[in-house]
Amino acid sequence: MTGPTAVSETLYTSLADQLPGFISSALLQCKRLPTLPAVALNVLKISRGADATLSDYANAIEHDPALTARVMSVANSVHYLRAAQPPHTCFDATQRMGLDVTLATVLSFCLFEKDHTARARLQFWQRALTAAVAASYLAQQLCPHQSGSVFTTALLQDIGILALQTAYPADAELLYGTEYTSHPHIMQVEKRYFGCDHALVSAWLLAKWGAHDELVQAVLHSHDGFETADNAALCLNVSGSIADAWLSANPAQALAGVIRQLNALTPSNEWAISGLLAHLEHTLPPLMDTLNLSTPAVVNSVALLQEAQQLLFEHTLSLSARLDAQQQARETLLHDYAELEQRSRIDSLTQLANRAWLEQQLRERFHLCLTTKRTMSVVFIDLDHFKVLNDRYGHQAGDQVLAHFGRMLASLIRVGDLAGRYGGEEFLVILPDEDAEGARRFAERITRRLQERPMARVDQEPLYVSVSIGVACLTDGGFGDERELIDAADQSMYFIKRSGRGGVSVYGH
Ligand SMILES: Nc1nc2c(ncn2[C@@H]2O[C@H](COP(=O)(O)OP(=O)(O)OP(=O)(O)O)[C@@H](O)[C@H]2O)c(=O)[nH]1
Repeated sequence: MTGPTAVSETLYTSLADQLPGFISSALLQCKRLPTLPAVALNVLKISRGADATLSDYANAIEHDPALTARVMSVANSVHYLRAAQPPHTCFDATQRMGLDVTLATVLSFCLFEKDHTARARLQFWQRALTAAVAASYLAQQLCPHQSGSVFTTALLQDIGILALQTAYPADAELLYGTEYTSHPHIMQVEKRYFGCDHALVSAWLLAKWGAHDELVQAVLHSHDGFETADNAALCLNVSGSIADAWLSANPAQALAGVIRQLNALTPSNEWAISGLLAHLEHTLPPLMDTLNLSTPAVVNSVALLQEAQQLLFEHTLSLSARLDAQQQARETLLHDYAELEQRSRIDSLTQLANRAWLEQQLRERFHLCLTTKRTMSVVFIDLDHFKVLNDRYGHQAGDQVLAHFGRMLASLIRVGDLAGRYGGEEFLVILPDEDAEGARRFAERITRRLQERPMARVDQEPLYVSVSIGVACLTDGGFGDERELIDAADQSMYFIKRSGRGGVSVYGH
C-alpha cells in the first residue's frame, strides 16, 4: 500500500495515533488486504465531482480491461438487458447501469475477495449496498447535488470491517458471521476485541489509500448518530441505521427504532420513509443480483412500514402508560416520604412537635434571630404533681391529661409558633418575635385555661391540673446558644415549683 496522498498529513497522523498499534501492523502486514487500484481511485475521484457524468466514468474504466469486462458483463446481465443490442462499449454499459450501479460495480470488483459467500463477508456487502442505496435516495431529497458522493461514502463506510475480517480471518466469522447484528452493537464488540471500531479502521484505510479529507471524516463519523447539522452526514448516518433495520431479523422492530429517533429530531414526515423503503424494495434485489450477492428475504416495504408504525404506536402507548405509572409511584413516594418526615417530628401522644424537632427548630430560629437581629421567647411548662396524678388515677388517666393538654396548647398558639413535648410531662413553646411581656401573657392564658377546663374525667368527675411555667426572652439574657435560653426558662419554671407551683415566672424580670 502507498502512503497518503490527497488526505492531509494531520488527519492521517491523528487517525494513525488513535488506531491501536497491533491493529495497524496487522493490517499493514496483511497481504490480502483489499487495496484500490489506480482505476478505482480515479473512479472514486470522479464520484466526488459534483458534475460527474457517465462518460467520465466510462473514460476512467475503459483503461482497465478487467474492469471494463466486469462492467460490460454486469450491464449485459438479465436485469439490464432491456435494449435489443448488448452493450458494445464501456459507455453503453455505464449508460445502462446508471451512476450508482456503475460505481458499486467498480468498487465491488476492486474490493471483493473471491470468497464472498462467507457469511460475514456477505453481510458486509449486503449492508454496504443497502446503506449506499438508502443514502443516495435520502441525499436526493435533502441535498441532491451531493447524492453521488453520499453514495460512495455510504458504500465505503464499513470498509474497515472487510479489512479486519481479512487481517483476522479466524475471528471474522465469530465476530461478524452470526445473525445480522446492528452496527452500534458490532462496534461495541469491536472496541472490546480490537480496542477500536471499524469506523476508525475504515477512515484510516481510506486515508491510507489517499482518499479526500471530506470522505475520510464522513466515514469516521458515519456511526455517530443523527444529531448533525450537515445534511450529507445525516443521510449517511441514517442510511446505516436503515440498512441495519432492513437486514435485521426483525426489520419492523428495528425500523420503528429508527423512525423514533428521526421523529425526535424532526417530528414530521419529511423523511418520506415510505418512499425510501419502496426505493429499497425495488432497487436492491436487482442490484444484489447484478453483483452476484444473494438477496436477503424480499421485504414488502408497505407492510414493513405499517408494522413499524404499529409498533411505534404501541411503544408510545406503553411509554405513556409507564410514565403515568412512574408519575403515580413518584407521587405516592413523595406523599409517603412527607408523611414519614412529618411523623418523625411528631409526638404520638400529644400530636405536638417531639423533642428532636423542637431542638432543631430552636437551634435554627435562635441563629436566625441573631443574624436578623430579631427576638424570640421560649415558654417552659411542667405539669404539677403529675406523679401523684398517675399514682392516684392510673397511667391511662395521666395519658389522657397529657393528650388533652397538648390539644389545648395547640389551640392557643399562633401561626409561626411551635409547641412541643419536651419530656414526660414537660412542654416547650417557641414564640418568634415575642418579647418577655407577650410571652408572659401567653403563659398566663394557659394557666387560666387550665383553671377553667378539666384535662380529664375520672368516674365522671372533672380532673383539673395546674402547671408551673418559666419564660425566657432572647433579649433578656445575652444567651450564647439555644441551650442557654432553654436553661433560663427551666430555671424560672423551677422558681415557680419552689414557690408552691401553679404560676408563671419570667427570667430576669
Ligand atoms: N401517664 C404518663 N405519665 C408520664 C409520662 N411521662 C412521664 N410521666 C410521669 O410523670 C411523672 C413526673 O414526675 P415528677 O418528675 O416527679 O414530677 P411531678 O410529679 O409532676 O412533680 P412536680 O413536677 O414537682 O410538680 C412521673 O411519674 C412519670 O412517670 C407519660 O407519657 N404518661
